[in-house]
Amino acid sequence: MNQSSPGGIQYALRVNGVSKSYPQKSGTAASSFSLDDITFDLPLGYIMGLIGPNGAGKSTLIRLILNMTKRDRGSIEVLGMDNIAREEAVKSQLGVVFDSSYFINLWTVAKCGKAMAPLYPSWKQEAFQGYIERFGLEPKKKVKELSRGMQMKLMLAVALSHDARLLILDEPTSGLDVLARDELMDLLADYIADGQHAVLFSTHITSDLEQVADFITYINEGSLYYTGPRDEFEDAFQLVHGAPGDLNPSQKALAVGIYEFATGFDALVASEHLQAFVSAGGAQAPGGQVSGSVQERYSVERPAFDDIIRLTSKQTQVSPRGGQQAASSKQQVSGEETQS
Ligand SMILES: Nc1ncnc2c1ncn2[C@@H]1O[C@H](COP(=O)(O)OP(=O)(O)OP(=O)(O)O)[C@@H](O)[C@H]1O
Repeated sequence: MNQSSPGGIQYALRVNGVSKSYPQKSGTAASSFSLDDITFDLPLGYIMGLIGPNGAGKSTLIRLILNMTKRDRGSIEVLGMDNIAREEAVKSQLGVVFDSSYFINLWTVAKCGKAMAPLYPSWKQEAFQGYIERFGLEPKKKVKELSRGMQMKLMLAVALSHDARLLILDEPTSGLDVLARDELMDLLADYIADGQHAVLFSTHITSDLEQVADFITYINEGSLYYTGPRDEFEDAFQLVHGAPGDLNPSQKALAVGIYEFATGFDALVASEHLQAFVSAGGAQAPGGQVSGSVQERYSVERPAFDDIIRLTSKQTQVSPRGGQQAASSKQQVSGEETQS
């Protein structure tokens, strides 16, 4: 199997120009949805966070990778294999953790292992037993008696026991407390450490990704907003807080997104536009004078992922142009960058 690019990078996952449309269902208020021309690469040895607001298309993308939904256009390769043409081989290399259990409720933990074993040629029963012990899962407990977090751990135990090379997690941490989430993050870090495994991890708990993700893919309303190294995504924007009414049209045009409230505003500004944003504010001060320094007028900080999502959403986005420029950061994970 060829999972290398000409640059010698080994890819766990390559998504190229993938599109999928759901037509509007007749007789319902739901509008149509399109996932449009999504392209990104995930090399082996890395964790990629998949983020975006509700309804952005994250689960649709995951379903397309798992061939649970048929794509309209584009290609998807898992470890160099087309995910449709080589579906069987691809599935044996994939481990999947969903936000809710896919096991039969009346099965015991031990039965889940037994039922999964024949599906995977590389199943290791000792590994499964080791994981259920490590995760505190009682072999005789039924799936329906497990908490949400325990069900997630059971799915993870199965995924790790057949040596899946690519782990796909769709909202795995939604039912977990902070200790269990930290444990999962440690486990994922161990999992990719040998350079032969990779993780695609969709979550709304973006602080988890700030801990472990090497790459971020951000989807907004079905379109790719950013894919690339996490630190470049974090560095691409600045979050400016200011007083109520202290925003002029030039600044609004420069910001990617603005949220105004009774006691002030939050503006998401591309890092390269921060100086222009501040200067535009100064030029508009009463009497033509610059009314105070940056420190006095604004507070500027590095935005959290949640701030970026909040301020690039439909409701707060004021300047798609600014957004696109901010995402000069918008790039593919290219061979040379991931090698270093
Ligand atoms: N089978 C389907 N038929 C029609 N529309 C669908 C189908 N599955 C998903 N959609 C629509 O596609 C859009 C994207 O949904 P998706 O579940 O992929 O988003 P998401 O980013 O995972 O959202 P969330 O964070 O809320 O889980 C939504 O508008 C949803 O209603």
